[in-house]
Amino acid sequence: MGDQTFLELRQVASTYGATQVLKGIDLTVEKGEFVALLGSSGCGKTTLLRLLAGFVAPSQGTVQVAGRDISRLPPDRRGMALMFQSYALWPHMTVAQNIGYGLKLRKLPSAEIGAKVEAVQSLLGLHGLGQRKPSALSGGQRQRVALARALVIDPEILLLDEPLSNLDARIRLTVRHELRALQQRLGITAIHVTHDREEAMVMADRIVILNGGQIAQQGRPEEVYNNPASSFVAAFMGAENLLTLQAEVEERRVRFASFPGHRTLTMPVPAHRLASGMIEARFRPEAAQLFEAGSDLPEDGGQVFDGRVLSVSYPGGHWRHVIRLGDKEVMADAPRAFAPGSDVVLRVANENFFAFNPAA
Ligand SMILES: Nc1ncnc2c1ncn2[C@@H]1O[C@H](COP(=O)(O)OP(=O)(O)OP(=O)(O)O)[C@@H](O)[C@H]1O
Repeated sequence: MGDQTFLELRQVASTYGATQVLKGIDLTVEKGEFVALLGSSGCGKTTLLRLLAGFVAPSQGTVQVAGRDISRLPPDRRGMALMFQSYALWPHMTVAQNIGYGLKLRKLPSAEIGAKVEAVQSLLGLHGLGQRKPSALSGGQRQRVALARALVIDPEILLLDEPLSNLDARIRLTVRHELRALQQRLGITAIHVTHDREEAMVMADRIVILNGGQIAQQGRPEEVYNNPASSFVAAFMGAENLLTLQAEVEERRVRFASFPGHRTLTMPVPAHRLASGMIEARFRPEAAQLFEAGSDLPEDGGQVFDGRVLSVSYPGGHWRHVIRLGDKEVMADAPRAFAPGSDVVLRVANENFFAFNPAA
């Protein structure tokens, strides 16, 4: 990063009364980068965004843009635009008036406001809708008006607070791509808050996962997905199947103590630190392979368990099974259905079997 750094947070903390919501956040963002802040409810995502926008002051630490400390600047002098989940369009104003509102507050001449509003309307495919009221628009169009209102002030940084969560699932998929394409075309730096993993994965250059007001991990979507740094991140990235195993960590191998039905008792040590003792092993339903009991398995290693099918359903594209392994239940996907009650063998490749010591 280094020279490219545009936005930089150093040791940023934030408190509401006695509650510390953000704890020592260090984050650098490059110009033109799209960063998604991902985390479960209450982890501090919105607080971090509001702090960047200037609505919340840090209790500690600094925020810099292009090398300048903006920690104490008011919101309207930060070159940032914030777009909310609820679009908060003025119902009594037309589309054009809504879009131009920020420029009017900045006391721009009305001819200039008109030209800028016109330009951003055509950029966002809102041409011809300028005189309508928000109530006469579809959800997707309203969302674009809110985006137009954010972009018309030429922000250097666009802050997005779950802007797509009020849209229905189909429109949301289209708008994701539109928003990403526009952000890339304009070269605008964007920070996007979401709790939707897939949305973060498809839109962002980099994902920052927050947990309890701290950064749990950050990296390109595929890095975080394939190499989660902790059990929390693995679970958050979809590896929700959890087995608790006892293991001895040797120089090159992890040696598992026996777990009912677990046939493979070793795996190579992972790249991250792992200590002997209790291990949380996580894997995704789609990382599991199912075989009929007694069938020959591929000879390429991986973790192999004997299990029994408890139920099967068809969510689309594959069959999803609930499988009993020892005293645990896990989910496993397969291209065909295995009947409830049948004995199966479940295999997970070692690289998809994420092992961690439980968080202290
Ligand atoms: N004005 C406030 N006063 C006191 N506590 C607050 C205030 N705003 C937020 N909090 C608390 O701070 C924590 C973080 O809130 P924040 O809104 O940043 O979370 P979030 O990650 O955006 O969650 P969500 O996904 O549910 O919006 C929560 O525990 C919340 O209850």
